Amino acid sequence: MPGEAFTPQQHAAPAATAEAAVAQEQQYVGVVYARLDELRDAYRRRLAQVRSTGAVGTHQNRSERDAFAAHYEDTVARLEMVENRLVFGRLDLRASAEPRYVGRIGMSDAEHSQLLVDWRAPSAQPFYQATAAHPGDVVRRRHLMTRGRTVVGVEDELLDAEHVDEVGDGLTGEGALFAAMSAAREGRMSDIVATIQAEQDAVIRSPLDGVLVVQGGPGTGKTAVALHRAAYLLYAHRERLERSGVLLVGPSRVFLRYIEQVLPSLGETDVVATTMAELLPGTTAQTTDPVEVAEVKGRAVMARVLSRAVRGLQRVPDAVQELDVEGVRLHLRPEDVRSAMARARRTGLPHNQARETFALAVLETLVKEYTLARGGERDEEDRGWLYEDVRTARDVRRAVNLCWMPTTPHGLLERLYARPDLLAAHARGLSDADRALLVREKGSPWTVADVPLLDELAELLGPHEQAEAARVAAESRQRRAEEVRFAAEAIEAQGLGDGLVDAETLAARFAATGPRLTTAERAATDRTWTYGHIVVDEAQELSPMAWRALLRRCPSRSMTVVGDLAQRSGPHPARSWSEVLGGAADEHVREAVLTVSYRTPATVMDTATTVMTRLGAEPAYPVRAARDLPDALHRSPTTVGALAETVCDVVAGELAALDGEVGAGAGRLAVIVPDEIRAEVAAALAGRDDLRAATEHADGDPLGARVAVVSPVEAKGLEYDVVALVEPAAILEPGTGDLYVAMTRPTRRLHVVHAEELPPGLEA
Ligand SMILES: Nc1ncnc2c1ncn2[C@@H]1O[C@H](COP(=O)(O)OP(=O)(O)OP(=O)(O)O)[C@@H](O)[C@H]1O
Repeated sequence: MPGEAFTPQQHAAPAATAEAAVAQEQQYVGVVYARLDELRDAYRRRLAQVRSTGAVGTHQNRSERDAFAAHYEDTVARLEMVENRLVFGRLDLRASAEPRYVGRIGMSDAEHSQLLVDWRAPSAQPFYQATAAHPGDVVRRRHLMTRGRTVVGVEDELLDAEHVDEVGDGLTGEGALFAAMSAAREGRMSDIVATIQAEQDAVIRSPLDGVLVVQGGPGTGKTAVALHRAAYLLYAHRERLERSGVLLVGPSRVFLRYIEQVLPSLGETDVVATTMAELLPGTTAQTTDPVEVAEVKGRAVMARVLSRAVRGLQRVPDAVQELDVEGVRLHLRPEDVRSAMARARRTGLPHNQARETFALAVLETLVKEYTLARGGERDEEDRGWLYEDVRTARDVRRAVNLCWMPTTPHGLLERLYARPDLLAAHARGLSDADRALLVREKGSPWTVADVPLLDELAELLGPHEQAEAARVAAESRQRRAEEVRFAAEAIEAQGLGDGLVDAETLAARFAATGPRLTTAERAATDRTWTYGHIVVDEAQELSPMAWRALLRRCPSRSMTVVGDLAQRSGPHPARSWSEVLGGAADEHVREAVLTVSYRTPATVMDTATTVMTRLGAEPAYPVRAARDLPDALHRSPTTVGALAETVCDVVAGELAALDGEVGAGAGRLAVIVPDEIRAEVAAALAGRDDLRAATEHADGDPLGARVAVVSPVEAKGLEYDVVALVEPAAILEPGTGDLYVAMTRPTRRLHVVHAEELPPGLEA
């Protein structure tokens, strides 16, 4: 049975009244769906019409056609995606005879009367926020439960005692919430739009500006809230964010797959989702470093190391250099190099770009000497030849390169790792032992912890082929200006000046030739793209260097950062966000805390908290579980020799139990296992005839199979109906965070299988 109530004044209603209410709501819901169908048809027709004009006409005509086609395609797609639970709430208001219906999107009928309020609109807020103590204008809040287009139930909360007798429905505000919490997991996260709780709503609607850090224990809805906040911000600040884009950073590709349906179900598809491993376009980190190596690479001091290494590419020779130009001996003096260097640095440009200024200044000096040696210049043409002689001379090119070496981020970082002497020269902030951890051969694959370092270097170095980049940029600026002009004319001509689309947005469509590119797609391929908002999930896994890479992408500092310090992997539990993200994290930060776990039964949640406390890692934000379930925690002791077999038996038993609880073949189970025995456990599961079907692909696809075999790190952010936790003492070895994560993944049951002694607090 559910635990504490969230909302006041729940009323049981006679069945007949409830039936009447369902019938009444069915009628309204039918009208809303009919309108949805009408809108879909209308937009499909418009799309067909635009497409039927064919690929004829001027470039401008074609661009306009493509832009309208794109706009209609988006709208059709959006309307398709909101089918499920389109209408889920109703507010009865003191000041109005008409109820207000709340749903996934806003909708009006053909006469422009509002049928449905978008859940993100200010007028929908009371649906999430009103309480009996602070009812505002709300008399009654009704949750509508639907299956497909059919209303299967309603539940009411009365926020005004006067209306008690009028309301015949006896459903509780918790009903929809607990139904969502108890539903069998399907391997993908769903939205929570119908049951967002007040403390979550306050975070979702928090203002756009500044860095909002949202913390809370496992299962408090941090991920759900972060995603709904992204959808809310896109709604409330569409003009600003649609153009600049929203970036969502998650801990892994699997995690991004796990959450990928949430934003589309809220009608938002234009968010760039990435991981730190893929943040830098063109580089994919294929592996991770050992924890102690990643820790050194992530330290803030690495920024200084890299900046010194770049500075080290700018070298003043000790003595005068003699250079041969067409048989003439020229002299490059240290003081000339120094002054050219000062000039180049004054530009403030990145290294590769400032090199042009440096080279020009050196050439100026050398050309003067060369001209004198060649008896002076007679005319402009002469001067040109003399200059070209010097510029193209092999000695001169070599000398300029030696003094100001152009390079790529990858080339420089590879050199630093492969040459301990070079690293030692620049890494004064690191100890000998730290530096030894960084050494590795050239050609080694890039790791996740390398990505922020490469990104930092890309910033310090700038593009290598500077001239080419400048040309492309100038061309694209010019093209863009033309496109915006076309778009403005198109809007005028098509009478679209009703705020549906503006010239910049339309021009963004024009900009895409070939396959059309959305803001998100363009942003994802451009390292220097700056986003209007960044959402970071599982942020406790970031490092100060990773944080710098993210800040660089968001100069407006509009960010939502969600995480739980107690769930951090590795041997160094963090006590504050500035420890994880570096001192810069203190800037513009405001914090919010979520306190209720909607995932894990109280018995399991409380045990996890006890274990952490007994291990000296008491979570800073204790969590109250929303409900408990009977028999939520089991222990199966065994021997080392029989461990894998016991795991198989436990899995078989739990699957049979799940069949009974949520339906044959439904629900998900994870075997969370330490790396050392993973292969053995996976092989044992695969070898059991009775488990074969359920465990196919178990080891490799944590979302696809009914049974998944995962490490605690892989399980981060995910959830399962049942978790078989194998050998917790071994999971504890790298640090407490992974055990805390592993214990808090189940929505129904935690079944511990162990041969070793259990960690304190987990014993029976
Ligand atoms: N208001 C809500 N209504 C229904 N379900 C909810 C609500 N809030 C959270 N949940 C559910 O609770 C579960 C946990 O949510 P979520 O993954 O967002 O938590 P989290 O804080 O990110 O957890 P963790 O830190 O362990 O990764 C999800 O299944 C989510 O759908």
